[in-house]
Amino acid sequence: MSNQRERAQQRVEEIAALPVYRDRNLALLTDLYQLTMMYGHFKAGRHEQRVVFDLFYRKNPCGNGYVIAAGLEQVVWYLHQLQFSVDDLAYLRSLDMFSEDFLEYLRDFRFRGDVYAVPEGTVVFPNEPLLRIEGAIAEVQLIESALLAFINHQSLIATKSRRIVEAAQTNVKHPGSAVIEMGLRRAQNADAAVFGTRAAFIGGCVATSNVLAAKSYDIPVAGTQGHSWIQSFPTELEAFEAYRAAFPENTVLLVDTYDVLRSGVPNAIRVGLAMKEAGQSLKGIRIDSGDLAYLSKRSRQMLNAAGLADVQIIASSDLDEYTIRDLLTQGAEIDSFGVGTRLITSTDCPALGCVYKLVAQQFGDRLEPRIKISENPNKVTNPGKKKVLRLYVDGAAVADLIALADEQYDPSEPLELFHPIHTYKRKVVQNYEIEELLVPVFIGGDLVYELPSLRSIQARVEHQLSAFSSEIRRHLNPHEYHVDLSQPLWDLKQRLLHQWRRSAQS
Ligand SMILES: Nc1ncnc2c1ncn2[C@@H]1O[C@H](COP(=O)(O)OP(=O)(O)OP(=O)(O)O)[C@@H](O)[C@H]1O
Ligand SMILES: O=P(O)(O)OC[C@H]1O[C@H](OP(=O)(O)OP(=O)(O)O)[C@H](O)[C@@H]1O
Ligand SMILES: O=C(O)c1cccnc1
Repeated sequence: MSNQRERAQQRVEEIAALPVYRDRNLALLTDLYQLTMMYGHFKAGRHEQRVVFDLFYRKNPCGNGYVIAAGLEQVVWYLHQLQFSVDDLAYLRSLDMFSEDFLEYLRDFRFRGDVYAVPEGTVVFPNEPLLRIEGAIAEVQLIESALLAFINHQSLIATKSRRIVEAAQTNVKHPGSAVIEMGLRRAQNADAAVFGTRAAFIGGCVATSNVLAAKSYDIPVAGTQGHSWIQSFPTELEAFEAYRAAFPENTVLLVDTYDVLRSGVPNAIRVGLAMKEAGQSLKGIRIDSGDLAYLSKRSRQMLNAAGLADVQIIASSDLDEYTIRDLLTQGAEIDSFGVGTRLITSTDCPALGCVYKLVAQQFGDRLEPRIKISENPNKVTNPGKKKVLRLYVDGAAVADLIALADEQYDPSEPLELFHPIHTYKRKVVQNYEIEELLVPVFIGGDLVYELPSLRSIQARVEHQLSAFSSEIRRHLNPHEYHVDLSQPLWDLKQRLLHQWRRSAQS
């Protein structure tokens, strides 16, 4: 085994030991029709036929101009461990749908295909393959549903998180304004909370209240206190003092249980001054309801007037990128934001629509392109085994090119790009650099990709985004980034469309 494969293997074993993965078997996390299709292929003796599938989405979510790819770690873990247990096979037998020879085949089932994928944290666009999977049709078909679930969920939350974090970054009064993820209680259950927190960190959140996610992924953990803490003491002041006594180094006080300006902030000031006298410092207050702009401004004035200008103000209360921007345009005095529900569930855009399509199939020793035709021209697939090239000029991303896998480009030669629908729209790029977005992850079922740390994925997002113009990055009506088809791919697509038209007419 090469060093790289060894390191990749060691790393996936580390990941597999995390509480979110340990002792889990997800072989049956599939739609029944994947199993019935597998069975049909098996019975027809064609289950080993080699095919290529692409996983891609067609429309950016949340009105954004791009998606941040996430979820590959979960894909790698899943393919690495994929195996039917004795129990799984007994269940499938009990359905009375499958023959014993097929169940026997499932008993020895392992993923033996090739996977190429964009690394997590990559900025991606509609129609670009985020994963390309090649292997025996039965294997590649079984894994569709789980792969889509992992990539759709985490890419969506990473993208939503990025929007929220960028809204917070427009804070001119408090540059460096951070977002803390607090969504566990509102997530669509435990996996969505942990993997959602992971994705939120990829998008740029700085910390989380979710302890399991923090431990699993080495994310800074943070928190204040709930209203129940305050309510459980005879008075708000006693609650604040008790919290300070327990956490003198990290005292953040929740000030909205009774009345922010008449009770919460005055009591926090009492505690803050006492701490100052004792050589300690009150770290912050949290406002969780009411008019956050008005209350934060008034609180800031009161704290400053008391000589507590260093005490930070944290706001929470059903926040998202829109409310955060609006609060900041109202001059809110907020240092950081706690965001739960609308981040972890991506409330206003709750699903990303990645699909998984057959693009090539082996006949004899020839890999033949396959196309899916649709009434809707946007839904006609790009056929063939492909790669995605990002073209940079002077460090700026100028276009992506979806090309056939065996095409070669010489960046010292000018390259003419054209719009895949409005083909008269053309531009020539010169002196460009190429980044090939799809990297090998599994080859013949062997893991060859060393999973990166979450922090390096978060850093990749920053680095990737810095290559895109503000027009593409903006949140409202962003420019459409150029994603073009290479001439050979475009020609192939047209040829297949014409072939289909001729055969449909005859
Ligand atoms: N100044 C502001 N401008 C715009 N939106 C605001 C402002 N202040 C708060 N909001 C938002 O308005 C909504 C307020 O919701 P709502 O009135 O239901 O609850 P609340 O004030 O938090 O009270 P409670 O939590 O007790 O129900 C939240 O989404 C909050 O983020
Ligand atoms: O508003 P979100 O963006 O979803 O952020 C998380 C919310 O969860 C908590 O409220 P909750 O009323 O559940 O509990 P609490 O009594 O501890 O505030 C917290 O105070 C936030 O308001
Ligand atoms: O620590 C907090 O302030 C917190 C944690 C979870 C949900 N809401 C708030």
